[in-house]
Formats: sequence, structure tokens, C-alpha cells
Amino acid sequence: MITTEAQARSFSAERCDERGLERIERFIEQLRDENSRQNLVSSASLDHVWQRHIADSLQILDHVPRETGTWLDLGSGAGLPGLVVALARPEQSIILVESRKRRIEWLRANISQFGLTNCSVEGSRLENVETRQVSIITARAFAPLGKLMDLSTRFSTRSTLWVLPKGRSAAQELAEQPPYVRAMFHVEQSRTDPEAAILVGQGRPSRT
Ligand SMILES: C[S@@+](CC[C@H](N)C(=O)[O-])C[C@H]1O[C@@H](n2cnc3c(N)ncnc32)[C@H](O)[C@@H]1O
Repeated sequence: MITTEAQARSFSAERCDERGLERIERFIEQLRDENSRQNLVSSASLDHVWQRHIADSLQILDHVPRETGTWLDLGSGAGLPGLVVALARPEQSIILVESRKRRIEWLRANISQFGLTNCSVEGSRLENVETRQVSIITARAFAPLGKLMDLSTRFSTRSTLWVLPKGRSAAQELAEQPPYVRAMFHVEQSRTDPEAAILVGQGRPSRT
């Protein structure tokens, strides 16, 4: 379990491509600055930014194969986890979905500034995003599992991988789902919070 900022930084460095850590350090500086203008993350969480946001985002990579197709991150907000993954691994093709205007501007400014050519923003509600098939779906603090599946099933195929950091409610949210959803997922322990878990699953939810 990661318990210190130093451990979280080192854990994150191990998951970054060349210069990824440098990009993330610059991103953290900008996040602190922007957070004084718009409420991207809780200000208290910035005291533990490596644990709470960076390592927490990058631990997702441990559940994703290196060679993969397009990644869809739902409700990216400040860029967690999607933009952090793109900063760590700029070769990964990733689409960030975010509906709030100032957050969209923040995400686009970072993509432009860091020259992330494989990362883009769908700046609208997920409900209005054109359907496409993706390899990976992530969502941190986006919606309860049932609603999340209802909104995003149309982007999935039988091989789509779902990695959903769910905090303390993971097992309970999964237990409340119908059997065909429960059968897709298992629960993984979070590396950054002893009480949190990540739902990892594969496939396209189907009643039949
Ligand atoms: C609680 S925040 C979490 C942000 C980020 N994933 C994180 O972990 O810090 C949820 C984000 O989802 C966005 N959001 C909520 N509903 C949405 C929708 N239907 N389509 C697109 N974005 C949505 C909100 O604007 C917000 O930025």
C-alpha cells in the first residue's frame, strides 16, 4: 500500500514513459494554480496530490495491456485519470469526455501545451457523444455503476476493458447490479487507499 507522497511519486515514475514524470510535475504546478480559480479538486487533496490523484490515476495502467486501442475516460474533470495517463504515456490514444465549459478549456489547454497529439476532448455530455467502439473505458467519481453502464454500454464491445475506481462503495455497487453485469467484473484493491477498490471488467453488458 502506498502511504507516503514519496512512495506515490516513485510508483508513478515507474509507470511513466520518458519525460512523463517531468510533464506530470508541471501539470501538478498548473493544477495548484488553476485550482485557485476553479474548483477542480478539493484543495485539501492537493497536500497529498501524488497519492490522491497521480498514483491513484496511474494505478489503472496495471490493469490495462500496453498495446491497446482507444481509451475513453468519462467525466474527466481536472483530467483524472485520463489526462494523467496521457501525460505519462503520450502514445496511448485517449478521449476525455467532460461537459463543464471551464473544465473543457482546462483539459484542452493542457493537451495543447504538452503537445499531446493522441489525446482529445469530447466537450459535451456523454449522452451527446457520437457512438464509437473503444478498447478501454475508465471513469473515476463519474456516476453510480448502474447509471454508468446505462450511459456507456454503447461504446463497448465484447473485448472492451472497464477499469472503474469506485472508492469505498465498489463491492456494494457491484452487488446491486443484475447478474449479467456482476459476471463481467471483479474487485481489485486500490494501491492508494486501503478502503477503496477498483472494479475491473471486460465485455459488453447484455441481458442475453
Ligand atoms: C465528481 S467529478 C470527477 C472528476 C474526475 N474524474 C476526478 O476523479 O476527479 C465528475 C465529472 O464528470 C462530469 N460529468 C458529469 N456528468 C457528465 C456527463 N453526463 N457527461 C460528461 N461529463 C459529465 C462533471 O462535469 C465532472 O467534471
